[in-house]
Amino acid sequence: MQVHQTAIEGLIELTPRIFEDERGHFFESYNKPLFISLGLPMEFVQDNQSFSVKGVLRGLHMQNSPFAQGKLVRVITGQVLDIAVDLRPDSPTFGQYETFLLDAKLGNMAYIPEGFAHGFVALEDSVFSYKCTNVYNKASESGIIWNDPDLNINWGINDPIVSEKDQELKTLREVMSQAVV
Ligand SMILES: Cc1cn([C@H]2C[C@H](O)[C@@H](COP(=O)(O)OP(=O)(O)O[C@H]3O[C@@H](C)C(=O)[C@@H](O)[C@H]3O)O2)c(=O)[nH]c1=O
Repeated sequence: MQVHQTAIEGLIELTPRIFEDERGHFFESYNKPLFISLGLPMEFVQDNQSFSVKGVLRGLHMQNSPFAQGKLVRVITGQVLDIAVDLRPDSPTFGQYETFLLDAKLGNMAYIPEGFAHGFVALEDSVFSYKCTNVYNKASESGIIWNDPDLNINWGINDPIVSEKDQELKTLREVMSQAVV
């Protein structure tokens, strides 16, 4: 497994070794001892899978404490542009984001720690799969609008398909001003 630490502390890309033979291929998609050796959380309690047609954008999502989630994300078929925004209040990279081109053919994954808003856009019809360190809790759901003018994320696509719920998300500025009041 190749491990790439991004410019944002704790945000990591993992690329597995793929073994190919006449039957097809094999790779390890999760290895607990490796996570322990990297100092990453290794206890995942929920696995999720979604399918998105090309052009769908999901995000930017997070859950608030005490239901904050770390996520190990990857694509099973297709390709997505995955985005993680650092919203950890004490982080020197607060408000910065990282982009991952997740591709089923590479099997590459991103580990997104607690305290990040996360989203992706499907560049092809894609099955997205992820492990979470905490369970789903509707009341703890939070998020930031995908086209937040301050974050100014380059999604690489015009007019994505966005759910009504996600279209109603607030900007980071609005969320932060509400938190202060
Ligand atoms: C996320 C989630 C949703 N649901 C339900 C709620 C809803 O009726 C339906 C669809 O939910 P959503 O529209 O929120 O699904 P989706 O937009 O795919 O939400 C996901 O987006 C990506 C970007 C993330 O980072 C994830 O953590 C998660 O928030 O599934 C669960 O039952 N359990 C879950 O863990």
